[in-house]
Amino acid sequence: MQTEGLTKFYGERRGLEDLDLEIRPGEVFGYLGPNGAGKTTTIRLLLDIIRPTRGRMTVLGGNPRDPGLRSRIGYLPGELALEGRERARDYLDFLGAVRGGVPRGRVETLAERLDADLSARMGKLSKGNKQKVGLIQAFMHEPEFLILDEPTSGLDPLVQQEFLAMVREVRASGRTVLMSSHVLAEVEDVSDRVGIVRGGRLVAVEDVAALREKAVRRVEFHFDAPVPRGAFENLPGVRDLRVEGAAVRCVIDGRPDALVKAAARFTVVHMVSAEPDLEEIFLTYYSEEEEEARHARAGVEEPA
Ligand SMILES: Nc1ncnc2c1ncn2[C@@H]1O[C@H](COP(=O)(O)OP(=O)(O)OP(=O)(O)O)[C@@H](O)[C@H]1O
Repeated sequence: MQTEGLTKFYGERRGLEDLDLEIRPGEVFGYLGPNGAGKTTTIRLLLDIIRPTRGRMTVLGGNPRDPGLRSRIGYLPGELALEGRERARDYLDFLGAVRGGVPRGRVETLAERLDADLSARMGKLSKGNKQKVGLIQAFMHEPEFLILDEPTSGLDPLVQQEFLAMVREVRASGRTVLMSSHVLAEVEDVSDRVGIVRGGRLVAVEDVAALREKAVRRVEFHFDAPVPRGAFENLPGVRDLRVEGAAVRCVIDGRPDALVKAAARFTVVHMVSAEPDLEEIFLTYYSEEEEEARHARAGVEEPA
């Protein structure tokens, strides 16, 4: 999937502007941004539910307007409208038939994995069960490209884990996933890359591995005897250093290599490393963007 200058205005209102994005075959791409960032707009454009103001895109190598593409894509909308007296199982059977036949066993297996109740009438499904039915219909025809708008919303933690396992299986079979979220933690474990969108603009695209490397970690070393502060000063990537007797505490930006090598010269009895706080980095992107916007506005207001 590729977009170039993809732009959507709703009248005067910016939905998405100048999106240049490539999602590579076989990757899981996490599409992140706060409410109103433009995630749903992007997804609807890719599915030809809405049409761009300008810009170009290809999906699975083709034009989103090609009706033949639809059956090769699995789509979970952000707001699922599942109504009526029909039972969930009958609805899924119907959709399966429309998509050229889906073995019933596959629907049942997915329902079991997600612990979904398919016997309930659609209009009576709980929010969580609606989301599960939405996921089943997105996965059941084993599409080449899964586009999932906020897939984890309304799922309890165990079901979320199962869903993430399903996403990993899709990747293992060489298929592609785009999933949106406003919480990094929900997508970071399965995503190869994440794109961060805000105010209708793509702010950053990052490898999750690179993001982790950039992440801030708090580290503590405890030694069998007091250590000299000098041994830990001015190490690359180390800040907020505190040396108190036999304990060294600091924050690492990026690789812990230099610190580990410095510590290795003494006898380490205990070590603590807190999980990297990716959410902190994620928020940095947001605030940088705000900062830039403020500067841009200030620039405009400056007298000539
Ligand atoms: N049909 C519409 N008419 C007018 N404005 C719209 C419409 N749909 C979206 N917008 C506006 O476009 C911007 C992007 O919205 P979009 O729904 O794509 O964001 P989102 O990132 O998906 O957010 P959310 O997490 O809330 O769904 C917002 O300012 C929104 O108000």
